[in-house]
Amino acid sequence: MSSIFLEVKDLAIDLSGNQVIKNMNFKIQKNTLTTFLGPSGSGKTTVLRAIAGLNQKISGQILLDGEEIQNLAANQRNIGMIFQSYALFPNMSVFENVAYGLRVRKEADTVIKKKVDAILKTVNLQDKEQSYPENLSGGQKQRVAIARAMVLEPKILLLDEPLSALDAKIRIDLRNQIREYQQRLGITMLFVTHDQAEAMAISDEIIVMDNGKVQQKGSPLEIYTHPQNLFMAKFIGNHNILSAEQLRDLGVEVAVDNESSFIIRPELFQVNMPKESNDYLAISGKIKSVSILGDRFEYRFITKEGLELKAEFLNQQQAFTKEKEVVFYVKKGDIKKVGI
Ligand SMILES: Nc1ncnc2c1ncn2[C@@H]1O[C@H](COP(=O)(O)OP(=O)(O)OP(=O)(O)O)[C@@H](O)[C@H]1O
Repeated sequence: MSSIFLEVKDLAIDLSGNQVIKNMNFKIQKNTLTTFLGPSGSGKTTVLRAIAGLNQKISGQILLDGEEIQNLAANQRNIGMIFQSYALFPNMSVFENVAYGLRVRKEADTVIKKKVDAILKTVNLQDKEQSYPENLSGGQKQRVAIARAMVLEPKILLLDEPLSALDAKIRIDLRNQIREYQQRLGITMLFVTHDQAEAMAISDEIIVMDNGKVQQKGSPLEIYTHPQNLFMAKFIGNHNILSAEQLRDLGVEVAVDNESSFIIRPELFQVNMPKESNDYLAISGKIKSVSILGDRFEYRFITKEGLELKAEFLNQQQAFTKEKEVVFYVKKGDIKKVGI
């Protein structure tokens, strides 16, 4: 059973007269991986630094494992932090880099040896313990940084864009490894990224931020399938966004108001006429462009009412060429209303 482990209440942060964080509230369960996802400048790093105790001044309350920590010094909080730049000591071996915090804590040599060996095995670097950082790849350096933080068994591990400096393939490998360590060792992690796919792939919960505020918090699937406002619909996925008036033009009876929009996920269109055709909206149009997204095709099409929409189909299904006249079907119940 999970339980609330980190709680942030009414957090507000002002940096050089700029209100960067505006009254944020959220809770995180123990032994889960939560991601802060948001555009550049939305305040992700600022919140992480506040939890770690690296901001000068904040208002609000931060509770970790039942204890108020906002007035504690950073080194009193028992929190680990990992940055994009690995911040390893260049003049120390891998073993000594990982052992560093344990030596500061004055642990016995035998304990240090045992703990460092075990954690290097976890990150699969046991054969590199005598190497120096300059002889490691980017991915290996970041695994040393992760091992160095994990060996201290912090209450929570904060990771600020830890994969940004790595190549695409290594990024994916390492994000999966981080998720595996988190689950295997039962660590509570808070992970900052601006990469949607990364957040979706590894998180138990995602907190989407914009402009210093939480826009939505939920599981990756909830965030993707039920964006709760227009910002979310634009930021997550590749939704078609329509006004009430545009939807009426397509033949759906909705009240026109200026407070709502409607979204249709491109992958929910169907090519063949469904059996229960009354439950579906048929949209006729002409293909404007075709993009291959690997496993899928994305078709942009212009409806006969003059709207441009996107539909996605797996590429083993029927392919359409530019200018082709088409009819695509979408279940009326899959057209979702979102507030502004
Ligand atoms: N020392 C500072 N003084 C004034 N404003 C600051 C300071 N540091 C950051 N900011 C502002 O605070 C806002 C949030 O910055 P923050 O670094 O937390 O965003 P972020 O979401 O982590 O962005 P990124 O993904 O680009 O790292 C930005 O608008 C930034 O310009």
